[in-house]
Amino acid sequence: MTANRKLIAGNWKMNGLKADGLDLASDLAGRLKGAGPVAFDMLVCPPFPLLFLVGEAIADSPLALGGQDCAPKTSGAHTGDVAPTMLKDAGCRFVILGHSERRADHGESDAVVNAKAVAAHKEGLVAIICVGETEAQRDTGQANTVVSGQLAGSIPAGATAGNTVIAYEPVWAIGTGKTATPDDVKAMHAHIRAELEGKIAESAKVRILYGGSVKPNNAAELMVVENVDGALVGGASLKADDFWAIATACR
Ligand SMILES: O=C(CO)COP(=O)(O)O
Repeated sequence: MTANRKLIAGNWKMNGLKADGLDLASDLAGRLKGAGPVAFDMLVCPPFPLLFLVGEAIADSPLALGGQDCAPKTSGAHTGDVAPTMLKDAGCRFVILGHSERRADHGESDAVVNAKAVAAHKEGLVAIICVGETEAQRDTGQANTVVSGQLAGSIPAGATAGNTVIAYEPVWAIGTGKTATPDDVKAMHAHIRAELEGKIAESAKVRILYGGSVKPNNAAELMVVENVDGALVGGASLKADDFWAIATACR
């Protein structure tokens, strides 16, 4: 099987004001432009208020822009929501959906994530659909079943290798400094790959990212694991040096 091109995605979460957000994105865009051919695609997902500014700052670089969520509708009376059309307008090509923090903080179900992915696809956005088990679920041997259920419920009809990316983010590894071992990651990514077969055409080409305490010191060992097609990075994506070190660990 030919390896998929890696995607290194930075999820800034609820971090970053105008000045530091612009500095971070411009710094990364500059490094990417100056680097020549690289073995990865790079993406930053800033908070909504920074999207237009960051989008303008990186417009002439290969650095891609994404949102951290979107509404399942195109427009209308939905106070506080942001439509996929608006993300597109700001220069986004990607949107993260169903992050465990959204599932926990906002009660997002698989059905909601599915509807959001449909809306995102309609606008031509690539949906990065997040799945992952809690520590209790892993400890009781339910990790595979939980992830299978999330995939079955969250991936919409019409998903393709071109418009959908899966991010496996074990909840217990997010922001905790605990990382899944390469063996755990290998097993879960193989499980996800098998689950995608039959659900998505050309399933081998769907990029499956790992997320959860990815840092410069563990990126190299994680990025060589079979079926790991990149990383979804939280904390370490807020420092240009760290995020760049993670990306350049890809071969
Ligand atoms: O949730 C994550 C990315 O979406 C991972 O966050 P950390 O890299 O901070 O663990």
